[in-house]
Amino acid sequence: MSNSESVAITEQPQRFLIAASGTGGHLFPALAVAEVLEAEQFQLEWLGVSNRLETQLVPKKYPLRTVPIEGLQTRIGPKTPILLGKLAVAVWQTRQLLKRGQFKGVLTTGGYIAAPAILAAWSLGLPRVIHESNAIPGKVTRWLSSICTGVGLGLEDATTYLPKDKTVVVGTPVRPAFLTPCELDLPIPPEATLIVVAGGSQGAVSVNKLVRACAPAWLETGAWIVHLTGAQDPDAQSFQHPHYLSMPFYDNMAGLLQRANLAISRAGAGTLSELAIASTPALLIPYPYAAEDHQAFNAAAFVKAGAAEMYRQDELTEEQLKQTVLQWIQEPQVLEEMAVKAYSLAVPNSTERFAQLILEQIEASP
Ligand SMILES: CC(=O)N[C@H]1[C@@H](OP(=O)(O)OP(=O)(O)OC[C@H]2O[C@@H](n3ccc(=O)[nH]c3=O)[C@H](O)[C@@H]2O)O[C@H](CO)[C@@H](O)[C@@H]1O
Repeated sequence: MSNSESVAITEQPQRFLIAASGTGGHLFPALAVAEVLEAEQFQLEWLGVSNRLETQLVPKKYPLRTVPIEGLQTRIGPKTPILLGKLAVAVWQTRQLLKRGQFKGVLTTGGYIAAPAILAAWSLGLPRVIHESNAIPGKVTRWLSSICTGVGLGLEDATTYLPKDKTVVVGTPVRPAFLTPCELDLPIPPEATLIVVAGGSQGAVSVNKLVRACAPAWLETGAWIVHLTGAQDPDAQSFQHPHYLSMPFYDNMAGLLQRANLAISRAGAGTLSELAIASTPALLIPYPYAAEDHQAFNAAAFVKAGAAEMYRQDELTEEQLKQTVLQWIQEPQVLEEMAVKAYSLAVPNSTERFAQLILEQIEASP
């Protein structure tokens, strides 16, 4: 073999497919790991669905391929044949993509996009790694973990539901900005108590309504509020105050949570891992319709550590929310103690640990 031939072979790009779709909770951990894989010289492509959040977050960084897949129902019903047909098409398309691109493997963060990704990689004998960030794994994770070559978990609790020989608890990767001190580009005075309200990547209309009702009493104390309302709240602009900043979505979550004295939040796994690393105490209101109530189980770890209080949405009254927060504003040392406990749950090297798991699977592959 001539020198030029051997150079051509070693310079073949190592391709890798990331299948993550739908919500910030699925996309941001995958984007964090993508940066490490890129630094390892992998050429990345993304598998998603059209009209979901990935179409806004991914194409500026990686080529996005989409497949026509939607939620898989557990109960057999009239829609089942259509859903299975769509799954079959998505598996076939993903398989063609993987074969043509000579990919080294697949990573997914769960949800329904995980099904075609795992099944296609399995059918081709490629390494396939899943990350599950919730305390109770989603349906697809539970169904397909046994045919994955590696399973990374955000929380220890999830091990109960998954094949023990494959699971490794790595924590949930966060965006790199969370790992260094970040400036906040909002005009909040340094001495003011800052309350951040976050309802996950899509916002939480019910929480928004409660918060707006309590906001005047909190603002009266001199506190500031940054309220991330999501894009679906028709009343998002109904409350105005110079110290109340309302936005549908904000990118600099690292700066915001590092500065916040308290977060009022849903209990999505992504946000919880960020609250931990940013050392932010929280009042958690789990999304009541989350599959198998998984947000309440996510929140339980925070409550157990003393980093948060959890309230059920249907039981939490406006008065109770108002008074709980007012009491914390008046006793900042309680929030400071909770902040320390929040950091005790942080896994700062989660991205590296999960990337390592993926690289090991690739190396072990024939
Ligand atoms: C309604 C629902 O079922 N949500 C699920 C969804 O996450 P969902 O995206 O709803 O919630 P997560 O808390 O996991 O993630 C939200 C992400 O969006 C970011 N963000 C949010 C608002 C904003 O203005 N800017 C911003 O960057 C947060 O910092 C975080 O990184 O997947 C998670 C991971 O499987 C689950 O735990 C959640 O239960």
